[in-house]
Amino acid sequence: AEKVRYFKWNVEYMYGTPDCVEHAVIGIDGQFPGPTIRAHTGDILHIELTNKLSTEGVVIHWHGIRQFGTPWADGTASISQCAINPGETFHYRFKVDRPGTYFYHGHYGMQRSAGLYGSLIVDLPEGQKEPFHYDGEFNLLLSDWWHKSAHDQELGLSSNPFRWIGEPQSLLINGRGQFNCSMAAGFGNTTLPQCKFRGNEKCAPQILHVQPNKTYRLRIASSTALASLNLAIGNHKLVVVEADGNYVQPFAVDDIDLYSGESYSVLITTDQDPKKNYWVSVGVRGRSPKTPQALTILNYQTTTASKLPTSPPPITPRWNDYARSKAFAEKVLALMETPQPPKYANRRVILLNTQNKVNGFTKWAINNVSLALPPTPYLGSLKFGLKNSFNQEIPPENFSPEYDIFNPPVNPNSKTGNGVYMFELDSVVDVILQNANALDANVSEIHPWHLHGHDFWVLGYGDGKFSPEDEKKFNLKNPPLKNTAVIFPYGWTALRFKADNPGVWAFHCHIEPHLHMGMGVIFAEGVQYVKRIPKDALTCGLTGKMFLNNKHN
Ligand SMILES: O=C1O[C@H]([C@@H](O)CO)C(O)=C1O
Repeated sequence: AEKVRYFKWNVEYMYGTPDCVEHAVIGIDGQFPGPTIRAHTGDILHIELTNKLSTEGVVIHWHGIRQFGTPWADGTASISQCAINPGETFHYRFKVDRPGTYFYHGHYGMQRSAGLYGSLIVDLPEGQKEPFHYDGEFNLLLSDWWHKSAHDQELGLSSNPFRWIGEPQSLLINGRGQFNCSMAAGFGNTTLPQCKFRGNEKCAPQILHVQPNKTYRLRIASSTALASLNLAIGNHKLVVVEADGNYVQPFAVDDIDLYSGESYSVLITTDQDPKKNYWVSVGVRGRSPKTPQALTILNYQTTTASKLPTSPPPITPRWNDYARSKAFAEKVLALMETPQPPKYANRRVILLNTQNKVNGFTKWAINNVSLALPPTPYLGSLKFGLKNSFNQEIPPENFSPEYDIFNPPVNPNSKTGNGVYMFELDSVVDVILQNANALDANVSEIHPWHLHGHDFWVLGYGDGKFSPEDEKKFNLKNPPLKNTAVIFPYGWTALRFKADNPGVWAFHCHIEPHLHMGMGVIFAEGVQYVKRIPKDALTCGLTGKMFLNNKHN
């Protein structure tokens, strides 16, 4: 039977000490990170969300949940709904139709960076078993943390001259990090003093207590604003079994890469010396790291939890060893029963990612258009045919074949825009994400792209400029189904998805400052079939005015 799980949440600023330094954080009902939601496949989640931030709007996106039939509950400001005003309440009501490791986070301004996130775990329907065995599980939500407020970060990004947010001060595991001290001070690679926790401090690491000779499932998700991460556990192999809510062909590794917006489940077997403890380490990859590793301890309960491991924490692989990153990404393949992609696509969209200038402001652009979100949510604009609420010009499907992806743009000037890529309902779409050089010479960055409302098959990764010949190398046999996939520096990534979910969906770089700088596009399909959009989702902009006029008619 369909079960409704009901939550009544207040979103508010509060003082916290995420990395032992006091700072304002966005919490939910006094908790940071927000409460973990745990549900069964097929349940309805009903979150009655009240905005207690006194001077700013809020929305929450349920990352990885496809929102079939409820596109207004996707939680994207200006896209699926109006931001919820201070004091107002919005009801998110949607079905979780697939088991997996997910999370939720703010999707307005830089509120993810301010700490608005939490875990969302969906279990199999009652009585069903996973295709792998485990005796216990842990849930690790990873994030990055700045001592500069999200508002200050946003101001810097929107200023001329541009001020970049810089690298995070700390990495957090379940909202806990240590800025002033190190868990591994005795091991040489830090000048910080040893952390001395009694255990009840809000920034003390959450110790993972295990029994010897058991198997544990670690559910790991990254809601970082910026950092690409690598997680390792000393002396223990990680067997990857799930990615972004889909089962994968199990494979064993010493460490996993995790880009913002991704989630993985890994199995570990506690088959090491039970008289010792082991490090769990999380470090930065993909950008020159200036942030210490996040650390916690895997504690065999046959020994005391306060005993430090005997060897140093695992070393995070070199940040720019992209060959290694690609090798990991290419190991992620679908488990046998996963649906295969359609053999052909009806349409191919090629999206060039460039860093640009718009009137002197630093931006990111897709095919030379930097996304500027309109005040009226697209879902309402398209449903009610409000043609003045955004730019009706169809955004470009491609870029000039002469564009040199290996060098800074010859003409860095770009424009803002907010047009929509419209897909025929149920058509098959290929997206080729093409990376390029940024504004500075010899710089091309990692960008993890996240699609709302769908999973996509990752058909392949390639170096350099995509050519139609590369299509022959697409993996149509066992490509993984994911909702987030990375483009490597100077490379391309090919994705395929079925536009089978009526609604309007964001597709964007999951690095929050990059989205803020325009690195995203809007996809829409079958909006005429969307029925009964709650008015509360659209009481702003031109839809708000429309409701007012209708009332007086
Ligand atoms: O968007 C970005 O801006 C900076 C840099 O390119 C300019 O300061 C950076 O590292 C980004 O990822």
